[in-house]
Amino acid sequence: CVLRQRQERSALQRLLEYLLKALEKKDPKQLFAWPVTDHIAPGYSSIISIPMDFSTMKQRIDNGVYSSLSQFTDDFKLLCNNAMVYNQPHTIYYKAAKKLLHTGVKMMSPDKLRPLRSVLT
Ligand SMILES: CC(=O)c1cc(-c2ccccn2)c2ncccn12
Repeated sequence: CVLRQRQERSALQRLLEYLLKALEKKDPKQLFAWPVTDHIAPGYSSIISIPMDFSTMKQRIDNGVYSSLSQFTDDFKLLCNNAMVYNQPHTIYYKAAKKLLHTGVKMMSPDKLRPLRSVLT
């Protein structure tokens, strides 16, 4: 079999890998690590039309699906909003998603990313 050559990663892929790791650190209970199943969340697939989780975002980075930072942040916001749609406000999932959303948006703001430009390009 042909060994899968270690593909060169683009500057964007390196930036997104860095951001994803930082976001995953904000989810120590790994509530957002994997796709939510109807088994653990009854009726989830009929309530949430476009599911998203960190493992899917990792796959999209590795497969070169994201061609901009905003596509990555859109998936991150989707991940958080899904949890705030399916779960009631008093639940740990809703509260964790709300906190994660605010932290993530702040972390990926232009003034926070500008200093990274040099080290990641
Ligand atoms: C993200 C989310 O909505 C979620 C993650 C989980 C979850 C995540 C890891 C282990 C167990 N449950 C969950 N369980 C019930 C209802 C909703 N959720």
